[in-house]
Amino acid sequence: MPDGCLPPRLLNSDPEGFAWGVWHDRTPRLVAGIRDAHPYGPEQRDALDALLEEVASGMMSPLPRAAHDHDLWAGWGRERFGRPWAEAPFLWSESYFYRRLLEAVGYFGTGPWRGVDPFGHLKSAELTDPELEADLAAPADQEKLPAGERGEAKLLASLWGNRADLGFRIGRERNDARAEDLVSDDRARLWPLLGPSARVVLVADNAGRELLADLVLIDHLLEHGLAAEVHLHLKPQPYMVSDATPSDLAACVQRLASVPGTPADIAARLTRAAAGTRLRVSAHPFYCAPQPYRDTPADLAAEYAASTLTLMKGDLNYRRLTGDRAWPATTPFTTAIAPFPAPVAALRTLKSDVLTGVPAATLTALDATGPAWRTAGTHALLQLSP
Ligand SMILES: O=P(O)(O)OC[C@@]1(O)O[C@H](CO)[C@@H](O)[C@@H]1O
Repeated sequence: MPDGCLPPRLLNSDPEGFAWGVWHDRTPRLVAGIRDAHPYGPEQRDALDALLEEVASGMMSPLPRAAHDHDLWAGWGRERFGRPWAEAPFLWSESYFYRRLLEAVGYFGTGPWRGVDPFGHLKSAELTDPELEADLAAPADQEKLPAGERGEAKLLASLWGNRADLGFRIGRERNDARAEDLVSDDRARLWPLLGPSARVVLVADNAGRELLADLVLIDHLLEHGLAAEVHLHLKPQPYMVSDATPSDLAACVQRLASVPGTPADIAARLTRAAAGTRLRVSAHPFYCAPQPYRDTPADLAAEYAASTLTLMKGDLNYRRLTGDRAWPATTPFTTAIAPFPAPVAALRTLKSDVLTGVPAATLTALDATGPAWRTAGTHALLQLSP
């Protein structure tokens, strides 16, 4: 679909929109939490305060001249800098906020906070949370299922693992009691794509719980003749609170390895696979860029094109696939996403406004329950294109 025919981008300025709560509620809480959790000096504290103030009521300013990626963002932000945050598209400005947050805490600087993940305390708390024991026990339970059901159980665990998102939990209670509903489900078309020579890309979303379930799924694909190789794509730097970086992958594999039995066996197999060519890990800079997949750089597009299937995890990847635009929710997923060079499946719990590919009858029934189902993470989808 040509650019001019696309529906409007979702903006920060809509008081009814999901973005409104992100900027007015979640972001101040997030920044306060980061401030409280670190012994930062006045420089980092002042910078965090200034960022929050700028976001709340000010004009968007560029990165400092000395930033390694100043020029890159200056190009991307040409139409945005000097204008209010409130007027910006949600997708673009949220990405830039996380880049600015790293700047404020000196993540790329030369001081003591260089390379220190500002969300690290949240991620490590999740890996040591006693509640994680149930997730660590799941792989052994899944192995007890009939052979034909194991893959399905692991795929669903990976999909629902997306609900366990630390950024999403800020300001909310976890609520596991709600019924789990798939509003759009292409699972039956997904499995036939896989086989002993398949090359699968899994574009990860969150560290901790979600990544743990993703790793169990990857191990299953490699061990059961469903993929010859899996390429695991991670974020190159801390992003959107809990998004998985290579350090988070290392921590997750170590956590698996610390539980004797099935989890430790999975960790050992994945470590062996990564030492060879069957599991390849990468972290392309585009994964922290503010653009939709419509603007995928050629090298990454070539990787997708060479794959049998790309599994895109999570809400943010869904927003980037669909351009974070106001699509009527019945728009077919394939129509809404940018032309993708090979089969792609979105595995997402619904945590923001954009939505496509939902049958009209499902929409009517769910809308009658109120608007929360669209953004509360209680519902999910698995959509495959083409
Ligand atoms: O991509 P994820 O982890 O599934 O979800 C990230 C998220 O919860 O955070 C952002 C709002 O701050 C939105 O992209 C989305 O709702």
